[in-house]
Amino acid sequence: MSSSSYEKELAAAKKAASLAARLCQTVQKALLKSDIQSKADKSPVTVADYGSQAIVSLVLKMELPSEKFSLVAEEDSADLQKDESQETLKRITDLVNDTFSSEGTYSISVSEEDVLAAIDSGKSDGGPHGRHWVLDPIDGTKGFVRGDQYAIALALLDEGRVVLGVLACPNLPFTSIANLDGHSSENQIGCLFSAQTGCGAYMQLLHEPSAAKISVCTTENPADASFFESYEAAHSLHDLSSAIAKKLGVQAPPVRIDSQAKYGALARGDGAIYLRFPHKGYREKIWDHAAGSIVVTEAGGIATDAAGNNLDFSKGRYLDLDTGIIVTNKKLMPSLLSAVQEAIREQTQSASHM
Ligand SMILES: Nc1ncnc2c1ncn2[C@@H]1O[C@H](COP(=O)(O)OS(=O)(=O)O)[C@@H](OP(=O)(O)O)[C@H]1O
Ligand SMILES: [Mg+2]
Ligand SMILES: [Mg+2]
Ligand SMILES: [Mg+2]
Repeated sequence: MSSSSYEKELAAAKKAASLAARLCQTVQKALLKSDIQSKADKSPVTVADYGSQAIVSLVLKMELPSEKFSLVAEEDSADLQKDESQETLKRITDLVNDTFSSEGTYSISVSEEDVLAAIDSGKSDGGPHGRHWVLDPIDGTKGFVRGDQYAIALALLDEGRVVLGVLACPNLPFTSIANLDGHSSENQIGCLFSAQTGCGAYMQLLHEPSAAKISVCTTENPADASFFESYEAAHSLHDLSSAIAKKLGVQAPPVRIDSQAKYGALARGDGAIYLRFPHKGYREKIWDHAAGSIVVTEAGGIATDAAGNNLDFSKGRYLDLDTGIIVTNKKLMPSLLSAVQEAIREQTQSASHM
């Protein structure tokens, strides 16, 4: 396979994610309480999650008209079809149309039915055969609602492998967030990360044209490494991460930021480790990791589960993995992996003695 075979798809993905980011930026600026709904599983969803998913789906179809279209995406329109959601659906449709007309590339106007259909074209199950787009229209919805980090995460699977990925992170400072605790006095905010298999990883200012190659931090010394983890304690066991960090000799406190912005920040070397250990029973979805993992691996890093297995995106909408996800550079991975396994063993032993 030629390494440049996804050029057209990557360009389409960057356009789609950037346009979706514009919609999200508009909504975050004027976030109204009524824009946030609870899904059946009690997780939040906003008009921007739906609008972003509709935009990405519409743009990919317009940009790649000759390709068979399959999309595995987080949201569906079931809640929007309810009577009480008429106002919300109208607001989403207006946001989608306003975004298209303000940006100017596409002179189209979509109906409420078009928006519902675009959202529901994300119902594919993915799998090991053919090509499937994988989309998280807003990853880190809780961060988005708080005014913090979030990402529009889009990837392409080909025969079960992630072959390209794009992460739009509208609130991520363009310069390193290391030692800044997530805050920056720098006025350039908003990053677009992109990667194609075999071609490296790149970053550019969101909505600007020129991209530069990025790479992970190559430190071998855990004392110099800092680590990322979920902002939300409900999403990852912070105690386990801190036990692992202590074993490794990591000195710096954890950097907690929302969403796959963690993968982007790691890919450009802001920190060296990302640890993620969901509570028992939680099943990871492919759209929470597909784009982030290729951005990191093309930047020279590795992402595995807690047993050291590569992440397998070919199993459908879920990742089927052992215990958690760990990400770092190639030199640190062996010692990280043993610290992780030792800490997990100790945790299991102490639980069985309780
Ligand atoms: N219980 C539990 N455990 C683990 N992960 C969960 C859990 N619940 C939700 N999620 C998923 O986490 C996604 C948000 O990613 P992060 O955990 O990186 O964000 S955060 O730092 O906690 O805000 C989030 O993605 P979005 O729904 O797209 O925001 C969820 O898919
Ligand atoms: Mg969600
Ligand atoms: Mg997500
Ligand atoms: Mg989401």
